[in-house]
Amino acid sequence: MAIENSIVVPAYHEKLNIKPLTERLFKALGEEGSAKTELIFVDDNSKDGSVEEVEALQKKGYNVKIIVRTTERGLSSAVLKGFYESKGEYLVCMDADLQHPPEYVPELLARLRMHPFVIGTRYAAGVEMDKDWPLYRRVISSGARMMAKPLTVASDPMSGFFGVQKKELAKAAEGSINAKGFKIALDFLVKLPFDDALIGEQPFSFGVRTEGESKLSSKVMILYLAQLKELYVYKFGAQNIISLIVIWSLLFLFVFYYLFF
Ligand SMILES: Nc1nc2c(ncn2[C@@H]2O[C@H](COP(=O)(O)OP(=O)(O)O[C@H]3O[C@H](CO)[C@@H](O)[C@H](O)[C@@H]3O)[C@@H](O)[C@H]2O)c(=O)[nH]1
Repeated sequence: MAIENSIVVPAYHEKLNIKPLTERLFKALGEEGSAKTELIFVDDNSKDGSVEEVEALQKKGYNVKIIVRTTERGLSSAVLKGFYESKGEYLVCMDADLQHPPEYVPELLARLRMHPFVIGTRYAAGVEMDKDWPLYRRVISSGARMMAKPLTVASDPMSGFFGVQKKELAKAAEGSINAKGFKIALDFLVKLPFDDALIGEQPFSFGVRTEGESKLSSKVMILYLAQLKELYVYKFGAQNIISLIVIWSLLFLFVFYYLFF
């Protein structure tokens, strides 16, 4: 059966999550879904045995592969690499750490057949919001989300769980997608030429990371601010003084919260 769906997972030092993610994903997809789905890990040369872990899963018959990059690092560029090397028309990005529970993937894929872009959202009725996150992490997340609000109608533009149709990706101008930092979905939301009204949303409850560590760092936060500035200028124009005032006021609030709470 031809591959229709490609699930791309940026992974850095995620050996312990690879097996449970693969098993849970293909179980959730069922026999028919699994036959038309490939799973691609994009790893930045982790020295923790991730490659061997994927090879063991291949031997068990799972359609899973691992792309190892040796000269580049970064979540967003890893996702782009996986998308460009994928076979499917329906592309999904999710974290390795099971915070994006694989059981939501079949529903997201179904929505992706009706929408050019589907964002996994934690801001929907009945969804439990990041209940295990420490306060500082929630503050950073809310501040970052607030700053992106004027850019998109999506309720959770910070989400790393999303799907996009490959034909939409092909419409992006060469080199226009920011491959730095963590927030590639936000770039797609602002720069891919589909109507906001066509964006689909997939509610999901954030899972808990039990293995490995988050790679969020102050460098990632700075890259996010640089990305926001670029997107504001892209969307509203460099002369739009109001957008610059908004972004710098929000930046001030963000730094203030981060430092004092
Ligand atoms: N290849 C590669 N993968 C990376 C890199 N940095 C992080 N990753 C992978 O990207 C995924 C997300 O990284 P985490 O470090 O687990 O992210 P987080 O801090 O928990 O952030 C989460 O919350 C955000 C929402 O606020 C999400 O945007 C983000 O995707 C993630 O879910 C994980 O699978 C991780 O291994 C990198 O440099 N290279």
